[in-house]
Amino acid sequence: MSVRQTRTRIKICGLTRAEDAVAAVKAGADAVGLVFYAPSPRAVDIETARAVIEAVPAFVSVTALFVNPEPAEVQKVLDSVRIDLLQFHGDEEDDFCSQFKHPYIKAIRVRQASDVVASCMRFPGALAILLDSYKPGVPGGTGETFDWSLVPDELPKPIILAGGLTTENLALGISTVKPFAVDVSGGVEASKGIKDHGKITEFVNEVYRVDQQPI
Ligand SMILES: O=C(O)c1ccccc1NCC(=O)[C@H](O)[C@H](O)COP(=O)(O)O
Repeated sequence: MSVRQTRTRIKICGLTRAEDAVAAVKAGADAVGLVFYAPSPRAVDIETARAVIEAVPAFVSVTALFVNPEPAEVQKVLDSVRIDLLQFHGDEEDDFCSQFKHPYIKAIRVRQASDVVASCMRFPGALAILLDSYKPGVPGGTGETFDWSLVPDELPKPIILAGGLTTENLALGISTVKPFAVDVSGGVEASKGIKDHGKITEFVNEVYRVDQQPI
């Protein structure tokens, strides 16, 4: 019997409270995400981010998420708090994302298979490509899945699967896409920006369970 060779990494996104970061770390999350996009109900300012990040120890990555930001906005966050990874979730191009000389992830909202392959080529500087659901007028955090069959098997960049993941659909998502990592926000919440600690633990444990299944 063969099982997955690498553990599926886990990012819990849209944190607004230090206690939710403590719960995510305790459950075993590999990364936490902070949303610096003001229209989001999960948006944080720098002082809130600072309080959340103080609860995140070494070896757990802090991701700062932006949507078509002004460069100065990104630089101010980088200069103010510990950010391990930038995540660009808008229409940014590789040169924009790379200008900060900081590791970054590029999010793509998937409508067709060619979106995925093209994105891996368009963002040579990206550490990974985050595949999210497309919903007109909603840049992210939709709570909806996309058609996972659109994701080709072999891609030149590590893939982070996002968009409507829950403990209930996780096994199918991982077995279909075989991502390097999974990303969840709404699926582990009590309300927008307020995480449900039990749901976080159940989500992480389900990833562990799926990873142990024969492939
Ligand atoms: O989470 C948001 O509110 C958000 C708003 C605008 C751009 C991106 C946003 N989130 C980005 C993420 O990485 C989410 O975790 C991802 O979209 C999945 O969200 P969900 O479908 O709720 O699990």
